[in-house]
Amino acid sequence: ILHSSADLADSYDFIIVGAGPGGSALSNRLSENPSFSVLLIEAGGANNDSLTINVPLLCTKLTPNTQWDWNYTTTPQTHLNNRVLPFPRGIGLGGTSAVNCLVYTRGSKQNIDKWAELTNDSTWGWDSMLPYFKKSEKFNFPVDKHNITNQFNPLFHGFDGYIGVSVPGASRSIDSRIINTTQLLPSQFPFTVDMNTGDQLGVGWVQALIDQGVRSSSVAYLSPSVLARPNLDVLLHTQVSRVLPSSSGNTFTTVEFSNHNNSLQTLTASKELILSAGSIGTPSILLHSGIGNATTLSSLGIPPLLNLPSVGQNLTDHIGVSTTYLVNSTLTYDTVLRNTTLSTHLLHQWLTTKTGINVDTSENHLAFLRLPSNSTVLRTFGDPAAGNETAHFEFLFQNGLSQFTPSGNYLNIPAGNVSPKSSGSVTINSTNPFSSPLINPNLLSSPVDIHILRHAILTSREFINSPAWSQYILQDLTNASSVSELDEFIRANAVSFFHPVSTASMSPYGVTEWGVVDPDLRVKGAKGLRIVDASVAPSLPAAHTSAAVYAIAEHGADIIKSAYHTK
Ligand SMILES: Cc1cc2nc3c(=O)[nH]c(=O)nc-3n(C[C@H](O)[C@H](O)[C@H](O)COP(=O)(O)OP(=O)(O)OC[C@H]3O[C@@H](n4cnc5c(N)ncnc54)[C@H](O)[C@@H]3O)c2cc1C
Repeated sequence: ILHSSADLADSYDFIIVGAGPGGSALSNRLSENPSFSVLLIEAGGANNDSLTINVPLLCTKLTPNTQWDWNYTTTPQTHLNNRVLPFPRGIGLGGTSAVNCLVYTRGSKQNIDKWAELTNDSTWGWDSMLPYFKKSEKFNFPVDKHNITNQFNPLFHGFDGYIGVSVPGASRSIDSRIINTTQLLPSQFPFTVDMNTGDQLGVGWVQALIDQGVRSSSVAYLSPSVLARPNLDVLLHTQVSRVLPSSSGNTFTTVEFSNHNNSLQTLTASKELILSAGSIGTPSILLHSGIGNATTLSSLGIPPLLNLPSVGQNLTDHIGVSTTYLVNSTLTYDTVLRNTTLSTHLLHQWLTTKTGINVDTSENHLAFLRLPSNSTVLRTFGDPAAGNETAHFEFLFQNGLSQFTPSGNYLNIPAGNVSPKSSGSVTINSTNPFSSPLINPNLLSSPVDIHILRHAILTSREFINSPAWSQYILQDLTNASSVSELDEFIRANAVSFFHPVSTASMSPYGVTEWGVVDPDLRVKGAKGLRIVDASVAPSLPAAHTSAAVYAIAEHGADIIKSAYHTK
């Protein structure tokens, strides 16, 4: 790990920008080949030994507006009462995987097959990607050592990859009510053993990015033994401003950066430059470099070098809103947050034995569900999901709120629209590469999306109206029942679910009308420049996105290795 650019080697074969899931996994896999030299550049620091990062249950304290966050906000969201929303992105080793909420979901088979369809390349489809999902994964058994026979399907998991994935290691008092609901209402809320088999629908145990009770971020790919490789350097505190063309024109292997906010320097990769700065960082770097919509760039005063109008466009993100219920129990996280002695004890338990409630993320169960097939919403608007086995919405079942409240105990059910039709953009309005981009996910801009969220809220009420919850729910705190009240509740409270993708999307070879990279992840019209991160996903899976980014990076590493006839 290098802190100063003065310690850099004279040259590297590959320079990778950004140490999130895309960049960390790729740096590891490329440096497996001792004949390749690799430099990974990261804007932030090492994030070492931070309790808030490492303790899974503290994930909600990591953003927004912290030292671990780029602290972006959206532009005013027209369809959300013009609210400006936080739009967290992680900075430092691990990128956003160091600050996310750890849920491990791959989406449906149909979601990933859609990538093959959109790229016209079967290697991006489910059958070919499943081995990459598994290759990245190190499934581990929960710390409380309970029997998990009916909680995951081992056939669909990897056990010797890097990223820790596990099922909950501590029980919660609502667990049995959730499972009971699936037994009482099996046709509406079927239990599913494993949501990561390609068949995602149902209610089941959460799988989370946790290794023996500790957060597993993409830093798992940069373990001490990997960092000890002589052919891998990681330069921290270094923000990339632009990629620069060679004098001959369309070869972009030179990176321009500032180390510790010092004056700009450049370094040229002898083979390739790879952007892994994420769905916001990557298009920002490209736009500032003159790669994007030539007309818009010219009007800003940035000389256009490569006309790729899709750069920064198609930003697709999930939107969600929570419904909260006052409950007749003290066995929720609210009680812990109100009791300093108890919280200190539980943190001490985590520190000393890696057991107790802190070993898990915010929920033990989640659900992926669809609108009924005869729904008028689907008839009116068409089906925005990737297919008939792909969820429209998801629920996370949280046993309490994650922030302190002076009284009461709660059940909180964030509901997300996971197959949104809306999309927006990331653009720039300054020639200063260090200025914040304009992030406009344009949430709810497509009318079908609010119908899905409204249906999700009503469905969550049906869930807790099951006899499994009798005597438990005291009050629904969402004071909205008519369509207009529900819509107003959504517009006033919904937020991004933090899963932006597709801002530098893949499109088929030879297609110039849309897309930024080809199915080999090479920037169209450029030489020596690839992108490996969430921005290249051609569409948004009905899933929390990091699992897909690890799989993209694993596949990308094989593509790059084979381009140099090596493994
Ligand atoms: C609050 C929150 C909760 C989430 N919850 C989940 C979840 O539960 N499960 C899940 O799977 N996903 C979740 N996600 C999403 C997930 O973390 C991302 O999809 C994933 O991390 C994207 O990986 P990436 O490599 O594309 O980008 P990132 O992880 O964002 O990594 C990009 C890296 O590039 C660096 N970088 C950017 N610009 C520059 C530059 N100019 N110079 C140098 N370095 C730069 C950044 O600092 C960062 O380290 C969540 C996200 C957020 C914000």
